[in-house]
Parts: sequence; C-alpha cells; structure tokens
Amino acid sequence: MIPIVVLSGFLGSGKTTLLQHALAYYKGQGLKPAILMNELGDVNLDGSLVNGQAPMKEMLSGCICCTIRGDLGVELMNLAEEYKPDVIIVECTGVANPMEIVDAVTDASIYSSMILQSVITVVDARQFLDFASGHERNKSHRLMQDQLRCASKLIINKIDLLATGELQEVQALVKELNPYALTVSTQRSDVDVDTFFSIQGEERMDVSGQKESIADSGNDHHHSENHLHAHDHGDHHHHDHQHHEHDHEHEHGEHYHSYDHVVVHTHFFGQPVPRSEFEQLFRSLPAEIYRAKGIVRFLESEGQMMFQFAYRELEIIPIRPQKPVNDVAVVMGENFSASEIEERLRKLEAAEKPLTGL
Ligand SMILES: Nc1nc2c(ncn2[C@@H]2O[C@H](COP(=O)(O)OP(=O)(O)OP(=O)(O)O)[C@@H](O)[C@H]2O)c(=O)[nH]1
Repeated sequence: MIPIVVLSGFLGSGKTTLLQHALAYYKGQGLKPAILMNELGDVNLDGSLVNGQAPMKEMLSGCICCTIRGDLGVELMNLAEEYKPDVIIVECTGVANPMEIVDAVTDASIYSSMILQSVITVVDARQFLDFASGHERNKSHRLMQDQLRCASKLIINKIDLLATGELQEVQALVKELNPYALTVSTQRSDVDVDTFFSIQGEERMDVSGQKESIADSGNDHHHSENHLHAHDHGDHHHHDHQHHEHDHEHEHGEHYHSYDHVVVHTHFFGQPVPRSEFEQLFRSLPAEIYRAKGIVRFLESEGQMMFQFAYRELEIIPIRPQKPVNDVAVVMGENFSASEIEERLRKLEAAEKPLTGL
C-alpha cells in the first residue's frame, strides 16, 4: 500500500515550503517520495523549486478538484507504477476543495494499492484572521474553511506576521472549525516532521468518518458545475486568463451559492523591467489579487529572479535555473480585471534601461 499525503491550503499559505520539509524528511529516512503537483496556470513554478529532488508529475492549467479530477487517479497510478515510491505527496492548487481530492484518491485506492494517509492543510494565519474578521472577501473565506474542515493535520503558518494576542485568536477560530485535527503553529511551515510525515504505523485517515462529520455540520458542498476557459490573445505578449469558478450547491438545497471565483492571468515578459516600479506595482495591487509568482529579470541587475507575492508580501530571490525558464508572471485572485493587470505589466516593460556612468 502506498500512502498518499495531500497538502492543501489557500493560495500562498506555505504548501511548497512544507513540501520541501517533507522531501528532506523522507530522504533522511531512506524513503523514496514522489510528487503530484497541480497548478492553476500553465507554468509550474513550484515545480522548479523542488525539481530533481523526487520524481514528479504535474497537472497544469486546471484545478485537481474539478477540471482534471478524473485524471488524478490515473496520474497517481502512473506515478506508482513508474517509480514505485514509498509515499506520494499531492500538492493541490490553493483553490482546490480537498474533499474532492479525497474522493479522487479514495476512488484510486479502490483499484490500486494506495491509501490516503493524511490531509494536511496549511493556513496563512494573517490572511485567515483578516478573512474571519470580515475585512476580506467572503468566497475565499468559505473555501478556506472547507480546507480547514477536512484536514487531519493543520498548520497555522506565518505566525511571524501576527501581532501579540492574535495567535490565540486564530487558534481558537481554527479549533472551532476543526477540533479533531492535530494543529500546530509555525513559521515557514517548520513542523515536527516525524509527527507530520511519518508513514510508519500511523492510523490511516478515516475518510468516510470525515465526510460524515462534515455533512453533519451542514457544510458539505457538492460540485454542481465548473468552468475553466483560457483565452490566448495571440499577440506577441502571450498571456491568458482563466476564470475558475466553483459552484457549490448547499446540501439541503435551501440555497445556492457560488463561493469561489478565481481569475488566473499569465503574462510572459518580453524584456527586463525596472525593479522599483515592479515592487511598486505589487504594493499597489487591488485587494482581489492575493497571489502572484513568477520569474523576472530587472534592468538594474544580471540574471533571473523568482518572485513570490502571497497575501501582500513580496519576496524576490535570485535563481540559477538548470534549464532555461521563461520570464513569466502568474497572477491569481478573485474577480480582478486581467486586462488592467496586463496593461500595468506591459507598462513596466516599456521602461528604458537607466543610463549608467554618465
Ligand atoms: N512571512 C512569512 N512568509 C512565509 C512563511 N512561510 C512561507 N512564506 C512565504 O510565502 C510565500 C508562499 O509560500 P509557498 O510555500 O510557495 O506557498 P504555497 O501554498 O505553495 O503557494 P501556492 O502554490 O501558490 O498555493 C513564499 O514567498 C514563502 O517564502 C512564514 O511563515 N512567514
């Protein structure tokens, strides 16, 4: 039986950071992990962060839990057959409803020797608190709650961004939503790896039990419909945006709501951009954009940089890719104007290289 560990959590919460810890742990144990990654956009930037550390399959341009859900089981089985791993880690896109993934994994376990070990959900503490206090958008809040509810293990991450007293507040809210999961609070998803990732002798997740308790709370959502469409505008700046909509029908049918409307916009840079303007752009993004990542070159420096924008925080790290990678920005959020962002990104590219030495 190959154990499957599902990493869930909202966009930018710290799943890939956690995946790095998991990979190091399994390797240290002499175990062979394999990874199944899912990204909303058509480029897998997280993949390049863990590249070469373990066999990996990618499912791009869609969300595991809807468009390509049927393929999830197939991909899992391909991974299992090809690499005979000791454990498979599934990293879902931040907008996936993990209940659907749990379903797909359990489907796969019917006709192959796999078993769902755990669903680990990572929570961005700051973002969760802002959502909970109503300062932020509600649709995402509901998705986050679902991700929390179906976790067997929970990580309250980014506690460095909380003010005094706020951690207790988040912990209490999280416990209310999911009193059953083993819950820890961390910086950089730095968990006790043995507790979180050990695959020896641990009880396996009781999937049906989990579903029961979720249904009991009246929050079981069914996918009734979903859409994902990409438009390629076919000009020299290849870009596309996808509307990712999850429509969920309430279990008891008394009302209907669509709780998630995510736009993904991809922009391929044609040339380097000025760094200060680039940073300024991220400081002034509309609140609807909560995640962006990509690779960029700056006019002022040599080489490529990876940037990560997760809930108002921007990180820029120099990289030395082993194989050529495109300069690209993937921007994700709820109902934002993709054309406005496109225009702003293009404006950055129009900037001239500063004259030096004059
Ligand atoms: N301040 C702070 N930043 C963190 C912490 N953990 C992770 N980050 C940063 O948050 C950003 C997103 O982290 P990832 O691990 O890529 O998040 P993710 O959940 O994989 O993101 P998606 O794949 O887009 O859903 C990166 O810039 C991380 O360096 C933390 O504890 N504190």
